Amino acid sequence: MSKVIISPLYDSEVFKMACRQFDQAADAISLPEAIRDRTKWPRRCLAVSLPVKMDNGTVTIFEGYRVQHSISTGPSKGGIRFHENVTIGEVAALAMWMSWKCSLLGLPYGGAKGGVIVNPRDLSPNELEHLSRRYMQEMINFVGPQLDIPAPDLGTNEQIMGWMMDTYSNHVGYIAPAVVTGKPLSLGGSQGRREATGAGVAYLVKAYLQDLNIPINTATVAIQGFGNVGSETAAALAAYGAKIIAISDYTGAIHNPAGIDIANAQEYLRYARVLKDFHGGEPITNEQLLELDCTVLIPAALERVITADNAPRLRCRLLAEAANGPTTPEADRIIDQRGDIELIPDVLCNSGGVVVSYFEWLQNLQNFYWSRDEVLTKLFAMLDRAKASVETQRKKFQFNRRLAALTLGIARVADAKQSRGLFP
Ligand SMILES: NC(=O)C1=CN([C@@H]2O[C@H](COP(=O)(O)OP(=O)(O)OC[C@H]3O[C@@H](n4cnc5c(N)ncnc54)[C@H](OP(=O)(O)O)[C@@H]3O)[C@@H](O)[C@H]2O)C=CC1
Ligand SMILES: O=C(O)CCC(=O)C(=O)O
Repeated sequence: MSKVIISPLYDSEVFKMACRQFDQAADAISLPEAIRDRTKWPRRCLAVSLPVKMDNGTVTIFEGYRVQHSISTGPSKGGIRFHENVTIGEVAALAMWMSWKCSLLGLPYGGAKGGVIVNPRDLSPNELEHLSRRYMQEMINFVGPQLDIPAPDLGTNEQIMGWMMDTYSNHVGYIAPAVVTGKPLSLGGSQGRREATGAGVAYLVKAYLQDLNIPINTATVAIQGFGNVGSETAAALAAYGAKIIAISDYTGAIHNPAGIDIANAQEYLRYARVLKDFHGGEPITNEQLLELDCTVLIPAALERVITADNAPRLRCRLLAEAANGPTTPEADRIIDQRGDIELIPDVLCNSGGVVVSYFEWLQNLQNFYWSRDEVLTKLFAMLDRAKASVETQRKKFQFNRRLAALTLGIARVADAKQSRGLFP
Protein backbone atom coordinates (compact mmCIF):
# COMPACT_ATOMS: atom_id res chain seq x y z
CA MET A 1 0.00 0.00 0.00
CA SER A 2 1.32 3.46 -0.86
CA LYS A 3 1.84 6.07 1.82
CA VAL A 4 0.36 9.50 1.30
CA ILE A 5 1.61 12.62 2.95
CA ILE A 6 -1.02 15.32 2.58
CA SER A 7 0.39 18.78 2.22
CA PRO A 8 -1.23 21.34 4.52
CA LEU A 9 -0.83 23.61 1.48
CA TYR A 10 -4.03 22.27 0.00
CA ASP A 11 -6.05 22.43 3.19
CA SER A 12 -9.27 24.10 2.05
CA GLU A 13 -12.96 23.22 1.95
CA VAL A 14 -13.06 23.14 -1.84
CA PHE A 15 -10.02 20.82 -2.07
CA LYS A 16 -11.58 18.51 0.54
CA MET A 17 -14.76 18.54 -1.53
CA ALA A 18 -12.88 17.53 -4.71
CA CYS A 19 -11.17 14.76 -2.69
CA ARG A 20 -14.50 13.49 -1.35
CA GLN A 21 -15.92 13.36 -4.85
CA PHE A 22 -12.81 11.48 -5.98
CA ASP A 23 -13.00 9.01 -3.07
CA GLN A 24 -16.66 8.24 -3.79
CA ALA A 25 -15.92 7.65 -7.46
CA ALA A 26 -12.81 5.57 -6.70
CA ASP A 27 -14.83 3.42 -4.26
CA ALA A 28 -17.62 2.99 -6.81
CA ILE A 29 -15.20 1.52 -9.39
CA SER A 30 -13.02 -0.24 -6.78
CA LEU A 31 -9.89 1.60 -7.91
CA PRO A 32 -6.88 -0.19 -6.38
CA GLU A 33 -5.27 1.68 -3.46
CA ALA A 34 -1.85 2.17 -5.06
CA ILE A 35 -3.13 3.70 -8.29
CA ARG A 36 -5.78 5.61 -6.35
CA ASP A 37 -3.31 7.85 -4.54
CA ARG A 38 -1.24 8.49 -7.66
CA THR A 39 -4.37 9.49 -9.54
CA LYS A 40 -5.75 11.71 -6.82
CA TRP A 41 -2.88 13.97 -5.70
CA PRO A 42 -1.70 16.94 -7.75
CA ARG A 43 1.53 16.21 -9.61
CA ARG A 44 3.16 19.56 -8.86
CA CYS A 45 2.43 23.13 -7.87
CA LEU A 46 4.18 26.43 -8.16
CA ALA A 47 3.64 29.47 -5.90
CA VAL A 48 5.07 32.77 -7.05
CA SER A 49 5.34 36.36 -5.79
CA LEU A 50 4.49 38.92 -8.40
CA PRO A 51 5.84 42.44 -7.82
CA VAL A 52 3.85 45.00 -9.81
CA LYS A 53 4.65 48.70 -10.09
CA MET A 54 1.34 50.45 -9.48
CA ASP A 55 0.27 53.65 -11.25
CA ASN A 56 1.06 55.71 -8.13
CA GLY A 57 4.70 54.53 -8.16
CA THR A 58 4.44 52.05 -5.25
CA VAL A 59 5.12 48.32 -5.66
CA THR A 60 2.51 45.72 -4.67
CA ILE A 61 3.40 42.04 -4.33
CA PHE A 62 0.65 39.70 -5.50
CA GLU A 63 0.66 35.96 -4.89
CA GLY A 64 0.01 33.52 -7.74
CA TYR A 65 -0.20 29.76 -8.22
CA ARG A 66 -0.24 27.10 -10.90
CA VAL A 67 -1.15 23.53 -10.02
CA GLN A 68 -0.56 20.78 -12.58
CA HIS A 69 -2.68 17.92 -11.38
CA SER A 70 -1.95 15.36 -14.04
CA ILE A 71 0.40 15.09 -17.03
CA SER A 72 0.01 11.38 -17.77
CA THR A 73 -2.17 11.76 -20.86
CA GLY A 74 -0.72 14.92 -22.42
CA PRO A 75 0.21 18.48 -21.55
CA SER A 76 -1.83 19.87 -18.69
CA LYS A 77 -4.65 22.29 -19.50
CA GLY A 78 -6.80 24.71 -17.55
CA GLY A 79 -7.68 28.33 -16.93
CA ILE A 80 -6.18 31.06 -14.76
CA ARG A 81 -8.39 32.71 -12.16
CA PHE A 82 -7.95 36.28 -10.89
CA HIS A 83 -10.02 36.60 -7.71
CA GLU A 84 -9.46 38.00 -4.24
CA ASN A 85 -10.36 34.71 -2.49
CA VAL A 86 -8.07 32.42 -4.51
CA THR A 87 -6.19 29.86 -2.41
CA ILE A 88 -3.77 27.18 -3.51
CA GLY A 89 -6.26 24.57 -2.26
CA GLU A 90 -8.96 26.00 -4.51
CA VAL A 91 -6.59 26.02 -7.48
CA ALA A 92 -5.64 22.39 -6.75
CA ALA A 93 -9.31 21.36 -6.64
CA LEU A 94 -10.00 23.15 -9.92
CA ALA A 95 -6.93 21.44 -11.46
CA MET A 96 -8.20 18.06 -10.31
CA TRP A 97 -11.60 18.71 -11.91
CA MET A 98 -9.81 19.71 -15.15
CA SER A 99 -8.16 16.26 -15.22
CA TRP A 100 -11.50 14.46 -15.02
CA LYS A 101 -13.12 16.87 -17.50
CA CYS A 102 -10.42 16.49 -20.16
CA SER A 103 -10.43 12.74 -19.66
CA LEU A 104 -14.24 12.47 -19.87
CA LEU A 105 -14.22 14.42 -23.14
CA GLY A 106 -11.38 12.30 -24.54
CA LEU A 107 -9.00 15.28 -24.87
CA PRO A 108 -5.23 14.53 -24.96
CA TYR A 109 -4.59 16.61 -21.86
CA GLY A 110 -4.06 16.36 -18.14
CA GLY A 111 -5.59 18.95 -15.80
CA ALA A 112 -4.14 22.20 -14.43
CA LYS A 113 -5.34 25.51 -13.05
CA GLY A 114 -3.79 28.81 -12.08
CA GLY A 115 -4.79 31.67 -9.85
CA VAL A 116 -3.74 35.05 -8.53
CA ILE A 117 -5.06 36.62 -5.33
CA VAL A 118 -6.37 39.90 -6.71
CA ASN A 119 -9.62 41.68 -7.40
CA PRO A 120 -9.03 42.70 -11.03
CA ARG A 121 -11.57 45.51 -10.62
CA ASP A 122 -9.13 47.23 -8.23
CA LEU A 123 -6.42 47.49 -10.93
CA SER A 124 -6.06 49.97 -13.78
CA PRO A 125 -5.64 48.45 -17.28
CA ASN A 126 -1.92 49.25 -17.04
CA GLU A 127 -1.57 47.47 -13.66
CA LEU A 128 -3.58 44.49 -14.92
CA GLU A 129 -1.28 44.16 -17.93
CA HIS A 130 1.83 44.24 -15.72
CA LEU A 131 0.39 41.64 -13.36
CA SER A 132 -0.60 39.33 -16.24
CA ARG A 133 2.79 39.62 -17.90
CA ARG A 134 4.64 39.07 -14.60
CA TYR A 135 2.57 35.96 -13.91
CA MET A 136 3.53 34.52 -17.31
CA GLN A 137 7.17 35.54 -16.81
CA GLU A 138 7.25 33.47 -13.60
CA MET A 139 5.61 30.52 -15.39
CA ILE A 140 7.94 30.48 -18.43
CA ASN A 141 9.75 27.27 -17.43
CA PHE A 142 6.56 25.47 -16.45
CA VAL A 143 4.20 26.19 -19.35
CA GLY A 144 4.45 25.65 -23.10
CA PRO A 145 2.51 24.20 -26.05
CA GLN A 146 3.60 20.66 -25.08
CA LEU A 147 3.85 21.23 -21.32
CA ASP A 148 0.95 23.19 -19.83
CA ILE A 149 -1.48 25.43 -21.72
CA PRO A 150 -3.37 28.08 -19.71
CA ALA A 151 -6.69 29.69 -20.71
CA PRO A 152 -9.21 32.17 -19.24
CA ASP A 153 -11.26 31.43 -16.14
CA LEU A 154 -13.06 33.64 -13.61
CA GLY A 155 -11.69 37.20 -13.68
CA THR A 156 -9.50 36.73 -16.78
CA ASN A 157 -10.26 37.26 -20.46
CA GLU A 158 -8.98 37.32 -24.06
CA GLN A 159 -6.89 40.45 -23.52
CA ILE A 160 -5.08 38.87 -20.56
CA MET A 161 -4.38 35.75 -22.65
CA GLY A 162 -3.02 38.04 -25.40
CA TRP A 163 -0.57 39.69 -22.98
CA MET A 164 0.51 36.31 -21.62
CA MET A 165 1.06 34.89 -25.10
CA ASP A 166 3.11 37.97 -26.03
CA THR A 167 5.30 37.66 -22.91
CA TYR A 168 5.98 33.97 -23.61
CA SER A 169 6.65 34.63 -27.32
CA ASN A 170 9.09 37.45 -26.53
CA HIS A 171 10.96 35.08 -24.25
CA VAL A 172 11.30 32.21 -26.73
CA GLY A 173 11.97 34.56 -29.64
CA TYR A 174 9.18 33.53 -32.01
CA ILE A 175 5.40 33.75 -31.95
CA ALA A 176 4.04 30.83 -29.91
CA PRO A 177 0.23 31.10 -30.03
CA ALA A 178 -0.30 27.51 -28.83
CA VAL A 179 1.02 28.38 -25.35
CA VAL A 180 -2.37 29.74 -24.26
CA THR A 181 -5.93 29.46 -25.56
CA GLY A 182 -8.86 31.85 -25.35
CA LYS A 183 -6.77 34.50 -27.16
CA PRO A 184 -8.09 37.35 -29.33
CA LEU A 185 -8.83 36.21 -32.91
CA SER A 186 -6.04 38.44 -34.23
CA LEU A 187 -3.47 36.45 -32.19
CA GLY A 188 -4.61 32.98 -33.27
CA GLY A 189 -7.72 32.68 -31.10
CA SER A 190 -10.40 30.32 -32.32
CA GLN A 191 -13.72 31.31 -33.77
CA GLY A 192 -16.34 30.38 -31.19
CA ARG A 193 -14.01 30.18 -28.14
CA ARG A 194 -15.46 33.26 -26.43
CA GLU A 195 -18.96 31.80 -26.40
CA ALA A 196 -17.93 28.12 -26.28
CA THR A 197 -18.55 27.39 -22.61
CA GLY A 198 -21.98 29.05 -22.61
CA ALA A 199 -22.92 27.57 -25.98
CA GLY A 200 -22.02 24.12 -24.64
CA VAL A 201 -24.02 24.61 -21.44
CA ALA A 202 -27.05 25.75 -23.46
CA TYR A 203 -26.70 22.85 -25.91
CA LEU A 204 -26.65 20.31 -23.07
CA VAL A 205 -29.56 22.00 -21.27
CA LYS A 206 -31.58 21.77 -24.50
CA ALA A 207 -30.66 18.10 -24.91
CA TYR A 208 -31.58 17.18 -21.32
CA LEU A 209 -34.86 19.12 -21.49
CA GLN A 210 -35.66 17.13 -24.60
CA ASP A 211 -34.98 13.89 -22.66
CA LEU A 212 -37.40 15.17 -19.99
CA ASN A 213 -40.03 15.98 -22.66
CA ILE A 214 -40.00 19.66 -21.68
CA PRO A 215 -40.27 21.93 -24.75
CA ILE A 216 -37.52 24.53 -24.48
CA ASN A 217 -39.91 27.36 -25.31
CA THR A 218 -41.81 26.58 -22.10
CA ALA A 219 -38.67 26.57 -19.94
CA THR A 220 -37.82 29.32 -17.46
CA VAL A 221 -34.16 29.80 -16.51
CA ALA A 222 -32.36 31.43 -13.55
CA ILE A 223 -28.63 32.06 -13.94
CA GLN A 224 -26.21 33.05 -11.17
CA GLY A 225 -23.22 34.93 -12.63
CA PHE A 226 -23.38 37.02 -15.78
CA GLY A 227 -19.74 36.97 -16.88
CA ASN A 228 -18.36 35.11 -19.87
CA VAL A 229 -20.12 31.82 -19.10
CA GLY A 230 -23.39 33.10 -17.57
CA SER A 231 -24.09 35.74 -20.22
CA GLU A 232 -23.24 33.48 -23.18
CA THR A 233 -25.39 30.70 -21.70
CA ALA A 234 -28.25 33.16 -21.29
CA ALA A 235 -27.91 34.44 -24.87
CA ALA A 236 -27.80 30.92 -26.34
CA LEU A 237 -30.77 29.68 -24.29
CA ALA A 238 -32.78 32.79 -25.18
CA ALA A 239 -31.98 32.11 -28.86
CA TYR A 240 -33.33 28.54 -28.40
CA GLY A 241 -36.59 30.08 -27.11
CA ALA A 242 -36.20 29.70 -23.32
CA LYS A 243 -37.27 32.53 -21.00
CA ILE A 244 -34.46 33.87 -18.79
CA ILE A 245 -36.22 35.03 -15.61
CA ALA A 246 -33.21 35.89 -13.44
CA ILE A 247 -29.55 36.88 -13.83
CA SER A 248 -26.94 38.13 -11.36
CA ASP A 249 -23.43 39.32 -10.71
CA TYR A 250 -21.59 39.91 -7.42
CA THR A 251 -23.64 43.07 -6.77
CA GLY A 252 -26.95 41.16 -6.69
CA ALA A 253 -29.62 39.62 -8.90
CA ILE A 254 -32.46 40.81 -11.16
CA HIS A 255 -35.73 38.86 -11.38
CA ASN A 256 -38.39 39.27 -14.04
CA PRO A 257 -40.99 36.48 -14.41
CA ALA A 258 -41.95 37.91 -17.83
CA GLY A 259 -38.40 37.38 -19.09
CA ILE A 260 -35.24 39.51 -19.20
CA ASP A 261 -34.00 40.98 -22.49
CA ILE A 262 -30.51 39.45 -22.52
CA ALA A 263 -29.09 41.57 -25.34
CA ASN A 264 -30.22 44.62 -23.38
CA ALA A 265 -28.56 43.34 -20.18
CA GLN A 266 -25.31 42.62 -22.05
CA GLU A 267 -25.37 46.09 -23.57
CA TYR A 268 -26.07 47.65 -20.13
CA LEU A 269 -23.14 45.75 -18.60
CA ARG A 270 -20.75 46.98 -21.30
CA TYR A 271 -20.93 50.55 -20.00
CA ALA A 272 -22.22 50.17 -16.39
CA ARG A 273 -19.83 47.21 -15.63
CA VAL A 274 -22.19 45.91 -12.90
CA LEU A 275 -25.84 44.78 -13.08
CA LYS A 276 -26.84 46.78 -10.01
CA ASP A 277 -29.43 49.34 -11.11
CA PHE A 278 -30.24 47.49 -14.37
CA HIS A 279 -33.93 48.15 -14.89
CA GLY A 280 -34.82 44.81 -16.51
CA GLY A 281 -36.64 43.49 -13.43
CA GLU A 282 -36.90 43.54 -9.63
CA PRO A 283 -33.72 43.39 -7.54
CA ILE A 284 -33.31 40.22 -5.42
CA THR A 285 -30.31 38.63 -3.72
CA ASN A 286 -28.05 35.96 -5.18
CA GLU A 287 -29.35 33.58 -2.50
CA GLN A 288 -32.97 34.24 -3.51
CA LEU A 289 -32.11 33.62 -7.16
CA LEU A 290 -30.98 30.08 -6.34
CA GLU A 291 -34.35 29.27 -4.78
CA LEU A 292 -36.57 30.68 -7.54
CA ASP A 293 -39.28 28.53 -9.06
CA CYS A 294 -37.82 27.77 -12.52
CA THR A 295 -37.30 24.94 -14.97
CA VAL A 296 -33.52 25.31 -15.13
CA LEU A 297 -31.16 26.67 -12.48
CA ILE A 298 -27.64 27.51 -13.69
CA PRO A 299 -24.94 28.47 -11.18
CA ALA A 300 -22.27 30.18 -13.33
CA ALA A 301 -20.07 31.94 -10.77
CA LEU A 302 -18.31 30.38 -7.77
CA GLU A 303 -17.96 27.03 -5.99
CA ARG A 304 -20.08 25.73 -3.12
CA VAL A 305 -23.19 27.89 -3.55
CA ILE A 306 -25.65 24.96 -3.43
CA THR A 307 -25.34 23.59 0.06
CA ALA A 308 -27.15 21.41 2.60
CA ASP A 309 -28.92 24.59 3.67
CA ASN A 310 -30.55 25.62 0.39
CA ALA A 311 -30.71 22.24 -1.45
CA PRO A 312 -34.05 21.29 0.21
CA ARG A 313 -35.54 24.59 -1.03
CA LEU A 314 -34.43 24.42 -4.70
CA ARG A 315 -37.41 24.67 -7.05
CA CYS A 316 -35.88 23.72 -10.40
CA ARG A 317 -36.32 20.60 -12.56
CA LEU A 318 -32.81 20.73 -14.04
CA LEU A 319 -29.64 21.92 -12.28
CA ALA A 320 -26.98 22.71 -14.89
CA GLU A 321 -23.53 23.29 -13.35
CA ALA A 322 -21.90 25.91 -15.55
CA ALA A 323 -19.54 26.87 -12.69
CA ASN A 324 -16.93 24.44 -11.41
CA GLY A 325 -17.87 22.82 -8.12
CA PRO A 326 -21.07 24.78 -7.33
CA THR A 327 -22.72 21.90 -5.40
CA THR A 328 -21.34 20.51 -2.13
CA PRO A 329 -21.36 16.73 -1.52
CA GLU A 330 -23.97 17.27 1.25
CA ALA A 331 -26.23 19.07 -1.22
CA ASP A 332 -25.62 16.29 -3.77
CA ARG A 333 -26.94 13.76 -1.25
CA ILE A 334 -30.07 15.85 -0.62
CA ILE A 335 -30.70 16.29 -4.34
CA ASP A 336 -30.32 12.52 -4.82
CA GLN A 337 -32.78 11.81 -2.00
CA ARG A 338 -35.30 14.31 -3.37
CA GLY A 339 -35.23 12.61 -6.77
CA ASP A 340 -37.09 15.45 -8.51
CA ILE A 341 -34.06 17.35 -9.86
CA GLU A 342 -31.87 16.20 -12.77
CA LEU A 343 -28.27 17.39 -12.46
CA ILE A 344 -25.80 18.02 -15.29
CA PRO A 345 -22.43 17.79 -13.49
CA ASP A 346 -19.79 20.50 -14.05
CA VAL A 347 -17.22 18.25 -15.73
CA LEU A 348 -19.73 17.60 -18.50
CA CYS A 349 -21.84 20.76 -18.37
CA ASN A 350 -19.09 23.40 -18.78
CA SER A 351 -16.72 21.31 -20.92
CA GLY A 352 -17.48 23.32 -24.09
CA GLY A 353 -14.78 25.82 -23.09
CA VAL A 354 -11.90 23.38 -22.91
CA VAL A 355 -13.12 21.50 -25.99
CA VAL A 356 -12.89 24.67 -28.09
CA SER A 357 -9.58 25.48 -26.38
CA TYR A 358 -8.40 22.12 -27.68
CA PHE A 359 -9.58 23.13 -31.16
CA GLU A 360 -7.74 26.45 -30.80
CA TRP A 361 -4.53 24.66 -29.82
CA LEU A 362 -4.87 22.29 -32.79
CA GLN A 363 -5.43 25.23 -35.18
CA ASN A 364 -2.37 27.03 -33.75
CA LEU A 365 -0.16 23.94 -34.11
CA GLN A 366 -1.32 23.40 -37.72
CA ASN A 367 -1.49 27.08 -38.66
CA PHE A 368 -4.79 26.21 -40.33
CA TYR A 369 -7.94 27.92 -39.14
CA TRP A 370 -11.56 26.77 -39.03
CA SER A 371 -14.85 28.62 -39.49
CA ARG A 372 -17.22 29.24 -36.56
CA ASP A 373 -19.64 26.69 -38.02
CA GLU A 374 -16.92 24.03 -38.18
CA VAL A 375 -15.94 24.76 -34.57
CA LEU A 376 -19.49 24.60 -33.21
CA THR A 377 -20.43 21.51 -35.24
CA LYS A 378 -17.38 19.66 -33.91
CA LEU A 379 -18.08 20.94 -30.37
CA PHE A 380 -21.68 19.73 -30.34
CA ALA A 381 -20.64 16.33 -31.73
CA MET A 382 -18.13 15.92 -28.88
CA LEU A 383 -20.73 16.97 -26.29
CA ASP A 384 -23.22 14.47 -27.74
CA ARG A 385 -20.64 11.70 -27.40
CA ALA A 386 -19.74 12.66 -23.84
CA LYS A 387 -23.39 12.92 -22.81
CA ALA A 388 -24.12 9.50 -24.34
CA SER A 389 -21.18 7.93 -22.50
CA VAL A 390 -22.35 9.43 -19.18
CA GLU A 391 -25.90 8.16 -19.72
CA THR A 392 -24.64 4.66 -20.59
CA GLN A 393 -22.44 4.56 -17.48
CA ARG A 394 -25.29 5.85 -15.32
CA LYS A 395 -27.70 3.18 -16.49
CA LYS A 396 -25.14 0.37 -16.46
CA PHE A 397 -24.11 0.92 -12.82
CA GLN A 398 -27.17 2.75 -11.42
CA PHE A 399 -24.95 5.75 -10.61
CA ASN A 400 -26.16 9.32 -10.30
CA ARG A 401 -24.97 11.53 -13.14
CA ARG A 402 -22.02 13.08 -11.24
CA LEU A 403 -20.73 9.67 -10.24
CA ALA A 404 -21.14 8.43 -13.81
CA ALA A 405 -19.15 11.36 -15.24
CA LEU A 406 -16.44 11.26 -12.56
CA THR A 407 -15.93 7.49 -12.73
CA LEU A 408 -15.46 7.70 -16.52
CA GLY A 409 -12.99 10.59 -16.21
CA ILE A 410 -11.05 9.12 -13.29
CA ALA A 411 -10.87 5.58 -14.69
CA ARG A 412 -9.23 6.78 -17.91
CA VAL A 413 -6.57 8.80 -16.04
CA ALA A 414 -5.86 5.88 -13.69
CA ASP A 415 -5.67 3.50 -16.64
CA ALA A 416 -3.14 5.74 -18.43
CA LYS A 417 -1.00 5.94 -15.27
CA GLN A 418 -1.11 2.18 -14.86
CA SER A 419 -0.19 1.62 -18.51
CA ARG A 420 2.78 3.97 -18.27
CA GLY A 421 4.03 2.01 -15.26
CA LEU A 422 5.59 3.14 -12.03
CA PHE A 423 9.28 3.94 -12.10
CA PRO A 424 11.22 3.85 -8.84
N1 LIG B 1 -14.39 30.95 -18.87
C1 LIG B 1 -14.49 29.68 -19.21
O1 LIG B 1 -14.28 29.32 -20.39
C2 LIG B 1 -14.91 28.65 -18.22
C3 LIG B 1 -15.34 28.99 -16.96
N2 LIG B 1 -15.84 28.01 -16.13
C4 LIG B 1 -16.35 28.34 -14.82
O2 LIG B 1 -17.49 29.19 -14.96
C5 LIG B 1 -17.60 30.06 -13.82
C6 LIG B 1 -17.67 31.49 -14.30
O3 LIG B 1 -16.50 31.81 -15.05
P1 LIG B 1 -16.46 33.03 -16.08
O4 LIG B 1 -17.81 33.31 -16.60
O5 LIG B 1 -15.35 32.75 -17.01
O6 LIG B 1 -15.99 34.21 -15.13
P2 LIG B 1 -16.27 35.78 -15.29
O7 LIG B 1 -15.26 36.44 -14.44
O8 LIG B 1 -16.36 36.15 -16.73
O9 LIG B 1 -17.72 35.95 -14.67
C7 LIG B 1 -18.02 35.59 -13.34
C8 LIG B 1 -19.40 36.07 -13.01
O10 LIG B 1 -19.74 35.66 -11.69
C9 LIG B 1 -20.09 36.82 -10.93
N3 LIG B 1 -19.77 36.65 -9.53
C10 LIG B 1 -18.59 36.75 -8.90
N4 LIG B 1 -18.73 36.55 -7.58
C11 LIG B 1 -20.04 36.33 -7.38
C12 LIG B 1 -20.83 36.07 -6.23
N5 LIG B 1 -20.26 35.98 -5.02
N6 LIG B 1 -22.16 35.90 -6.40
C13 LIG B 1 -22.71 35.99 -7.62
N7 LIG B 1 -22.03 36.22 -8.74
C14 LIG B 1 -20.71 36.39 -8.61
C15 LIG B 1 -19.28 37.93 -11.56
O11 LIG B 1 -19.79 39.19 -11.19
P3 LIG B 1 -18.88 40.48 -11.43
O12 LIG B 1 -18.59 40.54 -12.90
O13 LIG B 1 -19.78 41.57 -10.98
O14 LIG B 1 -17.65 40.27 -10.62
C16 LIG B 1 -19.50 37.60 -13.03
O15 LIG B 1 -20.80 37.98 -13.42
C17 LIG B 1 -16.38 29.72 -12.94
O16 LIG B 1 -16.75 28.73 -12.01
C18 LIG B 1 -15.39 29.13 -13.93
O17 LIG B 1 -14.45 28.28 -13.31
C19 LIG B 1 -15.90 26.71 -16.52
C20 LIG B 1 -15.46 26.33 -17.74
C21 LIG B 1 -14.86 27.25 -18.67
O1 LIG C 1 -10.20 26.37 -21.86
C1 LIG C 1 -9.47 25.79 -21.08
O2 LIG C 1 -8.39 25.34 -21.37
C2 LIG C 1 -9.87 25.60 -19.63
C3 LIG C 1 -11.18 26.16 -19.23
C4 LIG C 1 -11.35 25.98 -17.76
O3 LIG C 1 -10.61 26.54 -16.98
C5 LIG C 1 -12.39 25.09 -17.25
O4 LIG C 1 -12.93 24.29 -18.03
O5 LIG C 1 -12.67 25.13 -16.05
